[in-house]
Amino acid sequence: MASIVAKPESAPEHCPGTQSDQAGKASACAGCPNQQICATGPKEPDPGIALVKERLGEVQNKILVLSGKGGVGKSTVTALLSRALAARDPNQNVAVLDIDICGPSQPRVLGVADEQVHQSGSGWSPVYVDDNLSVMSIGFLLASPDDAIIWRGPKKNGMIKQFLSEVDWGQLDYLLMDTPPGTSDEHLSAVTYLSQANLTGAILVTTPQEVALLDVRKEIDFCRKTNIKILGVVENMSKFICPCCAKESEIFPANTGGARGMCEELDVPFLGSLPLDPKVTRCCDEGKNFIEDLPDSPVIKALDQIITRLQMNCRD
Ligand SMILES: Nc1ncnc2c1ncn2[C@@H]1O[C@H](COP(=O)(O)OP(=O)(O)OP(=O)(O)O)[C@@H](O)[C@H]1O
Repeated sequence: MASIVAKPESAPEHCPGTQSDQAGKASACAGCPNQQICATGPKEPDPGIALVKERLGEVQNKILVLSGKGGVGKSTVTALLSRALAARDPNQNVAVLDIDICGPSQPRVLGVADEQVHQSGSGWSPVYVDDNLSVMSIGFLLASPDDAIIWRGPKKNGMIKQFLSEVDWGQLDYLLMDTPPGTSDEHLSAVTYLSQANLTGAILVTTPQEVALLDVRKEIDFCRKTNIKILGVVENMSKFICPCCAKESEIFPANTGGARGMCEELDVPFLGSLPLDPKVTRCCDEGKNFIEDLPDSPVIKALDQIITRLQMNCRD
């Protein structure tokens, strides 16, 4: 795993990280008050990395859900996958960790927005959506859902370290981590703290139009640079299926072959496409269980194939 580390609060914009070989030596370090300390100080690994490894020891599959663009449905896909994985096998334990610090949406989508997390001797207890589905999110720690979180990188880094090292998940088959769009502080923190925890890989979510595909290419590059296995790409909202007449329309025409074409070109697994179903949007807004409420939705049917491929790629 590439060495990517957190930045101190006073770091310049392009700080290479306090434990990088370039610490204190890169051109971005010129004028930084920590330059001398970084250039000469010992490079001890963050003790949080070992804590995360220990805490996640009983989590079999640790999966990051990434997207290049915002609004492509990454949180929805994370929630759909977690519900579907949990529904597939009641003996399988699934959890969602929402590390979208500034825009947490899992508490609402999973229908537990009014719950609170509790602290016990063994750490934070996640909120249970079902017997075998739990979730942890900064959304549970806010006094009001309207509160804005305006944090710089180091504070987000600290929160992610806490989430990864202090939540008492128990034994889990799948931990899906919902991230913000792009490759920002949250991603770097997560990759750093998971560097010894045997991260299974990443699922990339995109929509078919070219602007979204351009950004997902950057996510692929991010995964390759940080040695994260790409479990596959999900193309979301690929088609609109009319709830009245079931006619299919392409609302985001895939001029260059869509996500499937991109996956073939870049030799990345394609997990499948999910159509846009307005009933799913409503279910998510209301925090309902779409698997139970919408068994005939084309989204739920497409999800089944995606999960089968995902489980196969997790095992490979
Ligand atoms: N397949 C789908 N069918 C219907 N609605 C969908 C589908 N996928 C996503 N949506 C809707 O699209 C909107 C955006 O989805 P979502 O919040 O999951 O995007 P996101 O990529 O996580 O956004 P952000 O970048 O802000 O975190 C939501 O209203 C969601 O309900």
